[in-house]
Amino acid sequence: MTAVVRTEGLTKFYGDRRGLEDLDLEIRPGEVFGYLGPNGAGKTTTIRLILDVIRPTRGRVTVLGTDPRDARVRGRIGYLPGELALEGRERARDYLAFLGGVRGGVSRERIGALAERLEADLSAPMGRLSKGNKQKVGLIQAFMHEPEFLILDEPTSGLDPLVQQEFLAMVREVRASGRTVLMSSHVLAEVENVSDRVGIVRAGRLVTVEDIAALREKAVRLVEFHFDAPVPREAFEGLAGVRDLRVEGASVRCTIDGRPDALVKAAARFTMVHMVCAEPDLEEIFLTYYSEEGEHHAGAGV
Ligand SMILES: Nc1ncnc2c1ncn2[C@@H]1O[C@H](COP(=O)(O)OP(=O)(O)OP(=O)(O)O)[C@@H](O)[C@H]1O
Repeated sequence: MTAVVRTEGLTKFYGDRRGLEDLDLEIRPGEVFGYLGPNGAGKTTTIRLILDVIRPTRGRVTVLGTDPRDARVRGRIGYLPGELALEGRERARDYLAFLGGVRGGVSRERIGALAERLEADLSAPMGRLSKGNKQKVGLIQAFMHEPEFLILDEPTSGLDPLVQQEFLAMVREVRASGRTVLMSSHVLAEVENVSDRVGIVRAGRLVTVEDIAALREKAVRLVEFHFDAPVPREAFEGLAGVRDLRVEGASVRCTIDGRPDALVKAAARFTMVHMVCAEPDLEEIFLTYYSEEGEHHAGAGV
């Protein structure tokens, strides 16, 4: 199966400033790939290289099996830029109808249906639209021609939570139809519910690529048990994956790193009246990767 994106040693320097270095990445057909990193990590640089907006300093990239310099490949991609320049007096509705025409004819009904889902205002002059409405217009133009591959740079910025949910539903529909999505963000929570795999980039380098399930298994969870009578601390000490153990009378609190199996079996020996298990905090994993990478490259000026 041909990769939707394949990069080998992909590198971009802006003068002597590193944008991206030695990126080896494969995005597979039909997946939603979350691309995560803090501001300045190299996400937009990667996307611009994929779209041939900028050219690599060295390395290679192919998109949908083709060199991105081949202009025909662009028509198969839907793209939401991170910074949208929608200005002037033209109404968003007319702008989208024009783009729809250029892209082989997108009906006004389809544009209207997407606008309704996202609660977008298409009647005002574009220069007067709020940030959120501009973002919605950007999303409509990326989705409307049903491209094979969607590249969305920080797609949820400026959207309120309900509209974000609708947007995520649209992304799931794209995946269900066998198409592919690359979605960048600096907030893990934004992509964790919809991504199949996540790549984490920092300071121009890819730190890791993980299945979302593996990432969750690495997640640190806070667990609390309350029993009907005091329990001995020894029963919970030294268990695999258990950290920050606190035993106070009939209550046990700890964090669990990885599988909770040993802890659950230890707890099952007592009579439990209540338990709490917090959702995995993926923000923490994100930070773990950053600090590991920081240590790894300590002294290397990264
Ligand atoms: N046109 C440019 N000229 C010089 N340096 C640039 C240019 N574009 C990006 N950079 C630098 O390259 C690095 C990567 O930037 P990039 O925009 O790719 O990051 P990002 O992960 O998309 O960040 P953000 O989340 O802030 O958009 C940063 O250090 C940035 O300052």
